[in-house]
Amino acid sequence: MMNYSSGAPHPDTGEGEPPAVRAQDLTVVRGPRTVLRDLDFTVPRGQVTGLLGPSGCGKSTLMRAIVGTQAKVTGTLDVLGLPAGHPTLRTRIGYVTQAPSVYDDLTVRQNLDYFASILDPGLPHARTRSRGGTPSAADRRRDNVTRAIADVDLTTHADALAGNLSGGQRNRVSLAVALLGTPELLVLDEPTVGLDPVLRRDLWQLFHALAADRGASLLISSHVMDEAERCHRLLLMREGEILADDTPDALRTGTGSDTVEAAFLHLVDAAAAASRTKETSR
Ligand SMILES: Nc1ncnc2c1ncn2[C@@H]1O[C@H](COP(=O)(O)OP(=O)(O)OP(=O)(O)O)[C@@H](O)[C@H]1O
Repeated sequence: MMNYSSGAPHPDTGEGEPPAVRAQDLTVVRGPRTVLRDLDFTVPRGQVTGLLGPSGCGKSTLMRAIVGTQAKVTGTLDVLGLPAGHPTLRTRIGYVTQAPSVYDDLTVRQNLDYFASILDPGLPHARTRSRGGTPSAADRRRDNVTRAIADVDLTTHADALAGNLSGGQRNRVSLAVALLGTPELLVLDEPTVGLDPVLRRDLWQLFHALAADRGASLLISSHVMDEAERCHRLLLMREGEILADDTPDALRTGTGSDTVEAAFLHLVDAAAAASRTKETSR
């Protein structure tokens, strides 16, 4: 299958800090199937990269490999310059799965407090702000929790039980947990599924603000092609392979398409034609 590129320089091909993610010959086997095959790509720092492709193409598997929770991964997969799964990456990556991982019998704030205390346990006796103005662990945690709840627009629901929230609100509690440690890389698996258009717009604004203001790198999966238009860069996947790794503009221009969706379909057809030609020439 072709791996489309406009030939425009990739933002991470220069010198300096390593990209957020770099994969070479990345292959993942699940059960009897090779789910990802020989992937080569990079995810740049400080940008929003969309991981787009139809259901079942391997997006979640790729994300699991990046955060280090996927077995049977071969090839090279470096994250923030370290091998995926390296213990020091745990606090540097925020990961939100498709299934919200929150405790239903705790309030939003209690959920966040719980995860904050795991991330930043501090010292048991350091409960008050020190005289020098350096925040104690408890102050830091409270500030981080309040900020993360505000980031996902749940301040008015901070004291509601998570079990009483809607599906979209519970997703946002999971996202708030991922934002607690101000991670350098955020890996978000379909974070906008089930959200209304206003919330979807607000979340995309938050994603861009995280990249622009905090320098975070974001890898966001979706199978909704209009979300592709909101990304700085795109990885377009199909059947376990990367069809394209480029900017939305370059994809549209390079394929003579008006939308990323049309560009994707163009690339799918081109790949199918190339594989038919290969078959008949055997
Ligand atoms: N535990 C498993 N064992 C074997 N195969 C699996 C397992 N989980 C997923 N797969 C297969 O791996 C492939 C990729 O699945 P994955 O969940 O990564 O796709 P996806 O693109 O994230 O799909 P969706 O958008 O529907 O979430 C699918 O064909 C799926 O059937």
